[in-house]
Amino acid sequence: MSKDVFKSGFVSIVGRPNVGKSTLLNEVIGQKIAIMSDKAQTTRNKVQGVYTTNDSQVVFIDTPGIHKPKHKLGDFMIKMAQSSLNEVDLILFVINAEEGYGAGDQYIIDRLQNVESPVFLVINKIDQVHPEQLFPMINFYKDKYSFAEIVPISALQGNNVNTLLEQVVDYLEEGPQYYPSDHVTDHPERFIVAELVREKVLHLTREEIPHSVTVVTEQMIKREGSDVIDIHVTVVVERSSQKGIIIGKQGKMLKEVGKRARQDIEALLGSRVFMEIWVKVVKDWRNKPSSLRDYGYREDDY
Ligand SMILES: Nc1nc2c(ncn2[C@@H]2O[C@H](COP(=O)(O)OP(=O)(O)OP(=O)(O)O)[C@@H](O)[C@H]2O)c(=O)[nH]1
Repeated sequence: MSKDVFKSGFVSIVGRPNVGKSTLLNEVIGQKIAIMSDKAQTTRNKVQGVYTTNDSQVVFIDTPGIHKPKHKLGDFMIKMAQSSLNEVDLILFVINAEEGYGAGDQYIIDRLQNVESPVFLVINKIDQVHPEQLFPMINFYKDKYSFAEIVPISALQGNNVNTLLEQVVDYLEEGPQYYPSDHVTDHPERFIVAELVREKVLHLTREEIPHSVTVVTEQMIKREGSDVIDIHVTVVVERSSQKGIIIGKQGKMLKEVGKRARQDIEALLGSRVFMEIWVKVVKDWRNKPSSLRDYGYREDDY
């Protein structure tokens, strides 16, 4: 394959508690998101981590609903979990090589039955078992579901994790780099900041603009030695004519958006804010449901 093809996609890691999902994610993304491991699964399709190389970007997103809930799951939630699974490009179903097949695994396999995206079975903690134990396990799982790939790894020791990543990228299609290379995860404030900017754009524009706009907070960094927070936001539109409208004559419209958003954001964060807003044209961003959601389009949230 030619090296100039950039591949990207959205991947969900599912599995019973304690199988090593967070360890795997941390191993893939690096130390920077270690604090994410104790976060509650409250947000739908939250970005857990972004893995970027020169020719690919894998966005790991959280898919609540697939993890067996403690309360009774209503039809609606099941449907939602199902649809969010269909919106990712690939699913990693992680199991613990040390543990036998359980009700939790069955629950997840049931949820995967109508999923069209490829599903990898990731057998984790292979450092704890004899290689010979793997073959019967693989055969057992092969009968349970038609996995696209079965990859044994040790997330803790990093064994075979690179191979897993290579295989993931193999399955992804050509696509854009959704996030800047230094973006490894989301903080809730990032979403709110983006929403505030989007709100101002909606207030100040008309007609076809509102539905064609999405906003991404690229960077939020506290300036060293001062109380200023530097924020870099990108407003994404579908066509260059829309870009022109949002920038306005001599940048007037964008200035106004920035001014109004900054006031709200300063109140939200309790800090002074220095904000840079860029406008970018991404053709067809609305056609990919997963990118849609990650760009902050919330109409279908539940
Ligand atoms: N020996 C061994 N232990 C591992 C491996 N991967 C994870 N662990 C350990 O398994 C435990 C659970 O790992 P987590 O990454 O927190 O598991 P999780 O699936 O994210 O758990 P939940 O957040 O509860 O869903 C931790 O003590 C890890 O150190 C591995 O490859 N080998």
